[in-house]
Formats: sequence, structure tokens, C-alpha cells
Amino acid sequence: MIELQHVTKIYPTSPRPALDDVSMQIDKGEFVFLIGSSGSGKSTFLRLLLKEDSPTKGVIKVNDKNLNTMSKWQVPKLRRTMGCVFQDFRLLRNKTVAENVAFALEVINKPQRTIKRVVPEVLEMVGLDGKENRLPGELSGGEQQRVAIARAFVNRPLVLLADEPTGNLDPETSQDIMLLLERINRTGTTVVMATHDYHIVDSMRRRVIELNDGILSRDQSRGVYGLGR
Ligand SMILES: Nc1ncnc2c1ncn2[C@@H]1O[C@H](COP(=O)(O)OP(=O)(O)OP(=O)(O)O)[C@@H](O)[C@H]1O
Repeated sequence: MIELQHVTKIYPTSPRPALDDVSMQIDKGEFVFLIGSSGSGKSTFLRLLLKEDSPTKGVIKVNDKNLNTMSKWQVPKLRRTMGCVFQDFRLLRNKTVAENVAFALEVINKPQRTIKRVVPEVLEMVGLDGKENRLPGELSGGEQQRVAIARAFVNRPLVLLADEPTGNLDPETSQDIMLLLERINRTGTTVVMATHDYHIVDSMRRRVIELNDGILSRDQSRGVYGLGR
């Protein structure tokens, strides 16, 4: 599903590699935590998967497609197979909950009748039915993140990439968001989540991949945040 072979990323302005000879494989349906201190390369890893940037060396494959040799016109198709969720929600402030989710389908030219059918379905799934006409500013942080997850999932991506999705939420709301991500994972969607939240990692016991100054320092199934915790 996701494969990295000896991937190195060196930014022109920075002498130290952001990723240094990283190899790994993530299979369909896995739930993976990507951990590591600030600057260890987690966001770089996610950006390379989305082909927002290219590796300096090495090969990245998503769904058996080599990203290095993929032509420009194939990139939107690649991105359609990957939903993204961020710490800061990134919702459109002047669109309602339903419009935010519908927008993700409009930009890929889904027919209106499909949009009318699937938007309420996904909003119900994330627990937001009854709030479809609210603006993001009229929602709590946890509810805003649910909208962002609905938007990322509405097109049933193969992979959900989440960069610190609970970073702005209190512990209880974070737990609710994790239950939702687990539910999405149970539908067969691979979830890769970068996080600093050790409570969540320790309580879920999923695969943990740790980066340390760009080097893959740990890959553990049913892992915890810090060894010896
Ligand atoms: N566009 C860029 N240009 C130059 N250097 C960069 C760029 N983006 C990231 N870096 C550097 O690459 C390294 C890895 O950064 P990255 O953002 O991937 O880390 P991270 O693990 O996601 O950090 P955080 O947990 O703080 O989000 C850091 O040393 C950072 O300064």
C-alpha cells in the first residue's frame, strides 16, 4: 500500500537530512502512529506521500505507483486516494458544515445527486447530524475536527493521513476523535497519524514508527510512545 525504499530528503536550506535513508512498508488497513520529537521528519514524511515534495534519494510507492516517475497530471488522482486531517482543521470559514464536506466532492466533479446522498451519510457517521447548517465558527474544536474528518473521508480514500489531529483538543475530545479514526480504520482505510500525544499512543497499542532526526529509529507493532513507559 505504502512503501518507502531508502528515502532521503534534504532541503536546500538545511544541511541535515529531514529524512535519512528511511525504508518501511505499510499494508492496507493498518493503523500506524508516526512519532518523534519536533523536527524529526514526520510532516516531511506525510508531504512526500502526497507528492507535495519529492525525495532527494530513494523510491516511494503508494498503491504500487512509483511517485518519482508519476507524471504531473496523475498527481490529483493520487491525492484523491488520500484524505488529510490537520491539527488546525483547515475548514472554509464562510461555508456551512454540509457545504465544507460537499466542496470536497464538487472539486472532483461528483454529480450533485451523489453529493446530496453521501454528505448526510458521512455527517451522520461522524456524529454531526443536526449541525449541517452551522458555520465552523459556531462549532467546538472537536466538532470542527469531525467536519474535517468527514471531508477527508467522504470520498472513501484508501489512506487517511492525520497530522496531529488531536493537537488542539482536550483529552476527552481527543478520545472521541480517536474512536472515530478507529471506526474509519475498521472500514478498511489505512490510517497514518503523526502525533505527540503519548496518552493516545499508549492507550491504543497500534503500530508505532518513530523518527529521530530523520532516521527511522523504531518500528514496533502494538507499540507505546516511549520505550519503558
Ligand atoms: N521547507 C523546508 N525547508 C527547509 N527545511 C525544512 C523545511 N521543512 C522542514 N524542514 C526541516 O526538516 C526537518 C524535519 O521537519 P518536519 O517538519 O518534517 O518535522 P516534524 O517531525 O513534522 O516536526 P513537528 O513535530 O514540529 O511538526 C526539520 O529540521 C525542519 O527544520
